[in-house]
Amino acid sequence: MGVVEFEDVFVKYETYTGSVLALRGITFSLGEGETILVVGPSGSGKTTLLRVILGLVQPMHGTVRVFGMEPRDGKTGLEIRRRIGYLTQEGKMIPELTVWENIIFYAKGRGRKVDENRVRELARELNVEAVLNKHPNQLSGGELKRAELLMVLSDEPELLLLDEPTSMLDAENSKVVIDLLSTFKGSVPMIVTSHDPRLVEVSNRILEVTGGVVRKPEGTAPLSLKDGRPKEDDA
Ligand SMILES: Nc1ncnc2c1ncn2[C@@H]1O[C@H](COP(=O)(O)OP(=O)(O)OP(=O)(O)O)[C@@H](O)[C@H]1O
Repeated sequence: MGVVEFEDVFVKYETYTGSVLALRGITFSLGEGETILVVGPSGSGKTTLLRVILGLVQPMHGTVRVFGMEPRDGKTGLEIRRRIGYLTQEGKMIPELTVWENIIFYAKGRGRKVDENRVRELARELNVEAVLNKHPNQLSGGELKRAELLMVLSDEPELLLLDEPTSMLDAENSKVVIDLLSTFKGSVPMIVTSHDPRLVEVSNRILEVTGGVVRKPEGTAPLSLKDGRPKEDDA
């Protein structure tokens, strides 16, 4: 059994101007200790795929299992979210709290504990030790991104969903993040969405999503990217 299993998943959003079919028959599974890099153009359904795993969006068709459970009802969704570290594109720190207070509050809300020494070690590795006592609005975009990642990693989640973890970061800090994520590779399963080809380093497989569809069948996804796109000879 995979940590995450999708079988023919369709997602439709209803809007005032009509409906959008964001996922159209997605099938894949994420095994223990595996990292999948999800690539694809803007609007292709990458974030939606993460939100389905979290139970924040319900499929109109198909089956989803996360840790063997279906994230359908509220209680199961909560249990699943408690076990997942989710890095959002927009961030979720509370402005009135410092970074450190956010980390404690976040873990408490999930009924999980924080090992202070471990958090300080991660903060050092992410180069954000100096901002722990600052408020989110006192940080640069890159510092905030790394602080958000620190919060998500701080209570030792069983699955990581990272939406664009290197966006807003310069080359040096992208490397800091990629090096840190490499240390989790193999021990914590991850799904990472990105346009950044350097994230291939932390992934075992690539899922290319285009218009809500996986471009290549599961198992044959290319393992390398060139200019953010799969290499031609792999495609
Ligand atoms: N809450 C929503 N209501 C209506 N439509 C939505 C909603 N969220 C996403 N969509 C639409 O669903 C499609 C997939 O969006 P999604 O955010 O999953 O794409 P993405 O691949 O993550 O994009 P990006 O790379 O820009 O973050 C897009 O057409 C988007 O406009």
